[in-house]
Amino acid sequence: MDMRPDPFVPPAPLPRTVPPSRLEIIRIILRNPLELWGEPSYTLPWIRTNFFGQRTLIVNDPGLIKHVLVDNANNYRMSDVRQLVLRPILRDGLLTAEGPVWKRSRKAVAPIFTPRHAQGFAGQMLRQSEDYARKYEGAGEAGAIFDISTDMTELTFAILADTLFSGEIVTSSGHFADDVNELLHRMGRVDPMDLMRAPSWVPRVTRIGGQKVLEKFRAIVRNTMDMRLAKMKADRSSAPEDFLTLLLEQAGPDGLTKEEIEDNILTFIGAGHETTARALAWTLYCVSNSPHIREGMEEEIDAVLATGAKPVEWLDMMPQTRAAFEEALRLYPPAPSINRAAISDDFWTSPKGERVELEAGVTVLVMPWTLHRHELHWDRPRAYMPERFLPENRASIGRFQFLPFGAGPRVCIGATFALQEAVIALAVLMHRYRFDSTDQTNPWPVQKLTTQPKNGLPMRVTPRIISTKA
Ligand code: HEM
Repeated sequence: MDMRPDPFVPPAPLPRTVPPSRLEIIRIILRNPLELWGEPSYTLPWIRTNFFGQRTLIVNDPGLIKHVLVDNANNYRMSDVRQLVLRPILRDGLLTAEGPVWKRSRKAVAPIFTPRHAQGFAGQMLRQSEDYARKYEGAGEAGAIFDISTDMTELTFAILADTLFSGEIVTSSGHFADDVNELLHRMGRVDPMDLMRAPSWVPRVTRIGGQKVLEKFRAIVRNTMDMRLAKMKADRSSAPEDFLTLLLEQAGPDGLTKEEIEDNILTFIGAGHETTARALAWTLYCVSNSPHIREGMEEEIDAVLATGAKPVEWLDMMPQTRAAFEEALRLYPPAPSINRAAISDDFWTSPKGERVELEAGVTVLVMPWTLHRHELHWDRPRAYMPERFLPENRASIGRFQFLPFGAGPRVCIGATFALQEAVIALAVLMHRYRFDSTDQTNPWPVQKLTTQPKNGLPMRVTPRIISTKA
């Protein structure tokens, strides 16, 4: 008999049983697109639909996903809605660049994200996590309530700012984190005009004022780049070995232009901290409701830390901690949809011989949100069960049914960085503290730029008494 306690089933919208009207669809998209999807999206391999006059294919079949994202990736470009929102901010950064510019940039940026460099950042990840954890010391023995959602964003931002600029930022306000927040929340929204596919010169009321914030922000980045370039010119060895130095070294005809370096810095800021922060916060929340999992992680973390292993080794040495994070990535993928549009007519044939047409212009929605909760792929899809991701079970998860970082040529370039960062942050935090849900902890997943908890994540943080068995 299985004696394990029932797994925790964290909050999420139930699949819709009745399709919403057009007006309701607009309302839902503005409020929370995660609430849009009906039962077929969680049970069928693909669905053909029409979305505001736009032919759309919702794809949850791993073979068809592989076809679109990998095997015939050249025939698919980024979908319009995402580009309308993000391109004005990130321009030719890696996330929003297309065609030959993307190809050249990806080649230039790839060396910065090799495992060697990501591992080189482990020290900063540890230092920033330890510094941040001090915040909870002040709460005393009885602990106190903190909004873990905001805290994780602050922590991952501190890590990013350290690995990106080593703290050498030129900002007149002295509050770079506030500048970033303002930019992301003012600019990074889908406006009804985007859904109607209005041309880009039609003003978006939800983003008015954003342009000014963006200009201010870009000026900070430019000044920071100039300061570093001057330092590198005076004495290369005096410049820190961070993303900024590594990016500036990619300047040149086969590499990046100065504008593209600026665009990529904005891209790393936009793509590189809130995503990880969300998943960290959801992990702490799910774990706090799964006592046996938390105990297993605490034992694992304490044991590894007791060996004195370097932080760069922790990811491999902490399979339970990694699994807890990956299971949170499954249930609350920070990037809940990866959308493409077909450039020319294409088709795919399933192993059973069904032919799926992918005609030029069709929007293809690959949605980690529905894919990761799909009845065809997962046992108890809505339950938080990190054991799925333990090394001994991992082989049963297909490559194209779990896509928190996407797949194919445009797979997330920061995936290794994010996983290492997450395990180091969780280890530091959970070694010292316990994070508990309270009566006030009622998160509801909402899709904004990332999958974030509406109502925040107020949790009680108390110091742990660590038993020293050794
Ligand atoms: C848990 C954390 C993260 C998640 C869930 C995530 C998710 C994703 C996804 C799904 C994509 C593919 C989008 C598509 O194909 O349309 C992507 C691309 C990208 N990510 Fe991440 N990401 C994370 C962390 C990071 C970090 C830490 C960085 C940088 C420091 C980063 C930088 C990028 C960039 C530059 C791209 C564009 C790659 C390209 O198109 O060539 N991400 N990310």
